[in-house]
Amino acid sequence: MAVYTDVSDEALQDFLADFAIGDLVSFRGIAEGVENTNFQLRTTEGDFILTLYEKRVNARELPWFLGLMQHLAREGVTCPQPVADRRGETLKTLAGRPAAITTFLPGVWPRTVRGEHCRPLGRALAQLHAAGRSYAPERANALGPTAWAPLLQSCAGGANTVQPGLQAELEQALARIVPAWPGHGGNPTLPRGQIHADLFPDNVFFLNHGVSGLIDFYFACTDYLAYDVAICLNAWCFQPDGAFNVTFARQMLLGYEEVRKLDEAECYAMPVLAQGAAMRFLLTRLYDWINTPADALVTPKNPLDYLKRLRFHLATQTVGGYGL
Ligand SMILES: Nc1ncnc2c1ncn2[C@@H]1O[C@H](COP(=O)(O)OP(=O)(O)O)[C@@H](O)[C@H]1O
Ligand SMILES: N[C@@H](CCOP(=O)(O)O)C(=O)O
Repeated sequence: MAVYTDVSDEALQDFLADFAIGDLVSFRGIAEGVENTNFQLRTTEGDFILTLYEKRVNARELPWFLGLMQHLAREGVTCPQPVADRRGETLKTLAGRPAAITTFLPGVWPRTVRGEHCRPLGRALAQLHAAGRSYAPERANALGPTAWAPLLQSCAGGANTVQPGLQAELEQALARIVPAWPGHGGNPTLPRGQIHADLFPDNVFFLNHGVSGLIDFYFACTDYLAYDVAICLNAWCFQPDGAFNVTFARQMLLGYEEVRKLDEAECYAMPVLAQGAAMRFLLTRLYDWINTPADALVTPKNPLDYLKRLRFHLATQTVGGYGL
């Protein structure tokens, strides 16, 4: 459950008085997600999401995220839209945290990923990339390759308690991944644009066998488009027993290529991008696993799921290993 910040009835009533969205009917904390505090808000006008932004979101960057969501919606990507208060402001403060109300999206995210989800997912990812092309402001990826060594260092006291030898294994993997990263040293760079950077199953809603909307843009940034594909290979294409499902991967890549072809350099780089993506999620999960207080109202995600994925990608030589 991710409710880091409590909101009193009184504070909520004061906050909602600024908005013209009807009278409050119900209000409940959402037991999913690990990053921000989310509440589902029902008023006489309909359903909304109230988000209080927590540790990994820099308040100064919120206008970039909200602006991206507005831009993507104008370009035809269904995603939550910030709701403005009576003065036209979308970014506010509640219970001492930056906060915003956004529209509620219908649909459900797949608790169990099936092959039939993967092609529409790939298409939706490429559509997002196409729609983001005309959003000019850039945001550097705060969790890109230069962040990984310091993040691992910050876990140094705890990594080996999660699994003996983990610290050294990750240091060795980093020493291989970072020098091979596109754009590093003399390595060729790749097409860049606005990426979601966290398009996990719980951030993709489906209705009637198609993608009905995308949520949770608070890791979005300007980075290699193919890195977003690599994140999805990690998040969607491994089975609960840890095995890679090449059919899921192929479907996802084929769906992506229906909208945007991966070029030769992107295909060549896919294994290292997938290694980096596994490393990035392993490290934030490891950090949270070590640093989340036992009484926190959040269920940290298991970092070791991503160790298995990292090992798989380190053993993968070409994009053919992903079914393309
Ligand atoms: N706009 C939305 N419409 C409907 N449900 C949403 C919306 N935003 C969030 N949710 C619900 O809240 C959950 C957590 O949201 P998420 O943005 O993933 O949290 P976090 O910021 O912690 O990653 C989602 O899995 C979904 O069930
Ligand atoms: N997707 C990340 C964690 C952040 O995602 P959330 O949307 O579940 O809050 C992971 O799986 O490590």
